[in-house]
Amino acid sequence: MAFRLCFPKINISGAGSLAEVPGELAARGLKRPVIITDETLVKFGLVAPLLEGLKAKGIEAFVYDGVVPNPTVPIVEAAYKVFVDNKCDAIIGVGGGSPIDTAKAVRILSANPGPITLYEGVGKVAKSGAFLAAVNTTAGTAAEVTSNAVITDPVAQVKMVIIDANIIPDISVNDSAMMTGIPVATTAATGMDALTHAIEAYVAKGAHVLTDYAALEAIRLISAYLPRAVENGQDLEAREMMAYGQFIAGLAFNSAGLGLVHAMAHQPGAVKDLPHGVCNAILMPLVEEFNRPYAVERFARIAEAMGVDVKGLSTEDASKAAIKAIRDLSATVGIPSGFAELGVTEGDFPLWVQKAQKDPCAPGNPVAATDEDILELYKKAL
Ligand SMILES: NC(=O)c1ccc[n+]([C@@H]2O[C@H](COP(=O)([O-])OP(=O)(O)OC[C@H]3O[C@@H](n4cnc5c(N)ncnc54)[C@H](O)[C@@H]3O)[C@@H](O)[C@H]2O)c1
Ligand SMILES: CCCCCCO
Ligand SMILES: [Fe+2]
Ligand SMILES: [Zn+2]
Repeated sequence: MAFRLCFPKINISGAGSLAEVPGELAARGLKRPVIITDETLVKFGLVAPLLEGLKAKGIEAFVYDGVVPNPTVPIVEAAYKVFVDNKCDAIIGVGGGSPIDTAKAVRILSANPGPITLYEGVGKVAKSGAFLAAVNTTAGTAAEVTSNAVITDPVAQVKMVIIDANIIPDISVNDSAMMTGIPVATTAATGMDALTHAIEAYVAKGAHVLTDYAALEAIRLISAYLPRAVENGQDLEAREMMAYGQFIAGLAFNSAGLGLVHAMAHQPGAVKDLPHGVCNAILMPLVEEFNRPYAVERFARIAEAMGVDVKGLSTEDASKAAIKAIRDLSATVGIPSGFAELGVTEGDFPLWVQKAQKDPCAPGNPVAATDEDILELYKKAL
């Protein structure tokens, strides 16, 4: 069966990469970009250098900084209004997955009729739309390289997943110097999201030799450097390696797909507005223990990539050591151990089970889960 490996044409990374963006727009004759970001990024002074660089090239930029975590349909509409009202000709997303997904959604609307809810699901975006540069500042969702955008529909109370190669950014930027100020809890949550992407991609039904190497290397980098980045946010090497780890995890999952961790994690993200990476991290050890018997050899390799000494261990024991390594890493970086302390109750679960079964990430799981399986997993995650 044919395998599609999709990612941006140009990917710029390394400390100071942000300075490359104005030249990329000038080279294309683009004059009026909208910058889609959030107030924290502006407050941290992370957008100002971009504005100065664009101005020096005679480019007038317009800023929408109203994005919040788990962005919603109304936020997409407000950002799109800035694009239209100012006759913009390009889009620059600056931030984590939330501003970048909002920027992708605005790009969809720049060339396809609204509302954005029309594009939930796979392959519904006919035209790619305005030029999009994605400047990523967390490590991370890898939204800067993927075909996906996750937008919450507050009416249906679901995180819509839009999947289409037409929304892959034209340029991705990973400037680790922009990441030193990420708060500890966000560093931990986004790092565990990246680990989830790598592990889910490595055991997914869609796993492929063209993505396995990326998934394993991402697991190795994130396992080695996330504790350092959480310990000391100013550790530039750790920030840089985390940026690379999350990036290559994105290359893997964008083509290999994800699984039940994401399908289940999207529900508390949508309904309780919980951080995406926290939801993934709480569910990951439980779901991967559910998956482990169906991918024993792969979990043994995951254990090795996470730094477990598997010498002398049977493949079965090494695979079990992977689950323990995931749990230990989550605890080390301070992720809450369960949903109960985050305001989730058993009453939430029946609806979440139904929505998780319909989530586009679910079919990628190495083994199909029944409604009862999912309910049990949610209960264990309390
Ligand atoms: N498109 C995809 O492929 C994909 C994949 C996974 C998750 N997502 C989505 O991405 C969203 C989560 O994105 P995220 O985890 O990157 O977090 P985020 O973009 O929601 O940001 C979280 C918080 O960190 C702050 N922040 C971000 N960068 C910072 C920096 N450099 N310094 C200081 N503060 C900073 C933000 O202001 C915000 O308050 C969710 O909606 C999730 O569903 C998308
Ligand atoms: C199958 C890709 C879906 C990506 C959503 C990540 O939260
Ligand atoms: Fe996700
Ligand atoms: Zn994710």
